[in-house]
Amino acid sequence: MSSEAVDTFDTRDTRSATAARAIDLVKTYGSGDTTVRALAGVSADFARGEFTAIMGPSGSGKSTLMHCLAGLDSASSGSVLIGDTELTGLSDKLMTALRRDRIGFVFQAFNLVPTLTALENITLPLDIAGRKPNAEWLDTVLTRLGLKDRLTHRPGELSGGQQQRVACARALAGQPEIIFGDEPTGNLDSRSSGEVLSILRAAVDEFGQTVVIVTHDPRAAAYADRVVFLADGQIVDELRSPTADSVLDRMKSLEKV
Ligand SMILES: Nc1ncnc2c1ncn2[C@@H]1O[C@H](COP(=O)(O)OP(=O)(O)OP(=O)(O)O)[C@@H](O)[C@H]1O
Repeated sequence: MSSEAVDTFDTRDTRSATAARAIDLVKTYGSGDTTVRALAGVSADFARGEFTAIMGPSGSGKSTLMHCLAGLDSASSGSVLIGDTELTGLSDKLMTALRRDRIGFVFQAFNLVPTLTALENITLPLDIAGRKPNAEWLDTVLTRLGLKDRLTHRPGELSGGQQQRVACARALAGQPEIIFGDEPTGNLDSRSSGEVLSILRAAVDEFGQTVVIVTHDPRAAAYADRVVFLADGQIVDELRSPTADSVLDRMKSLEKV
């Protein structure tokens, strides 16, 4: 393989109906008496063009699962596939290219570059990849997220909610196959939350992208097609076509177990 081939990732694979798949994922932290089993054998499929919310009590392994799925952390055993690409064993360069070209991230710590403007932050991943954003889609994202009059501001000049929306726009701009959000509305008021969730919904409905988010909020989960419930590092339940009430009921019944 030529060195050029090693750092490109043009196998954007849309054949598989599954956008992401976890197979018997185990993740332990520490060793001996202090071992924590964050994931205790999680297997789950995330269908292409579907919006999934992951819920569960604090410490149940939600963020760990999300980080393993997104290639930001490696599992102790088991495997993760993005499309048909198995992440285990990918070289660092290929993993970087896969994250850059095929995955979007919206995490609570926004990871914006402080010296760049909002717009520069939003287009940074595309600029690095040498790609141009779809102008119409970018305009839609910026308008729906209410960012058009904030584009020349630097992150330090934006509120927490505005920074979160910039991070969301950055994840959406390149229309990646799959978008992972770890509490993407965690710091937002209800109006901004609604804007972020609606645009994630639109990414699925209008562009066939796949969205997976972690949330504690039943109202946020109600935007999803499916809710997966984790407890003690295992998937314990699943709900299709959720409403805020049905999610709340299911959470209450899980707490009683
Ligand atoms: N780097 C780490 N080192 C040691 N233990 C960790 C580490 N990261 C997570 N854990 C432990 O793994 C378990 C699962 O953590 P995780 O953050 O995935 O849970 P979570 O469901 O996302 O929780 P929350 O809702 O509170 O964010 C917890 O017991 C946590 O303390």
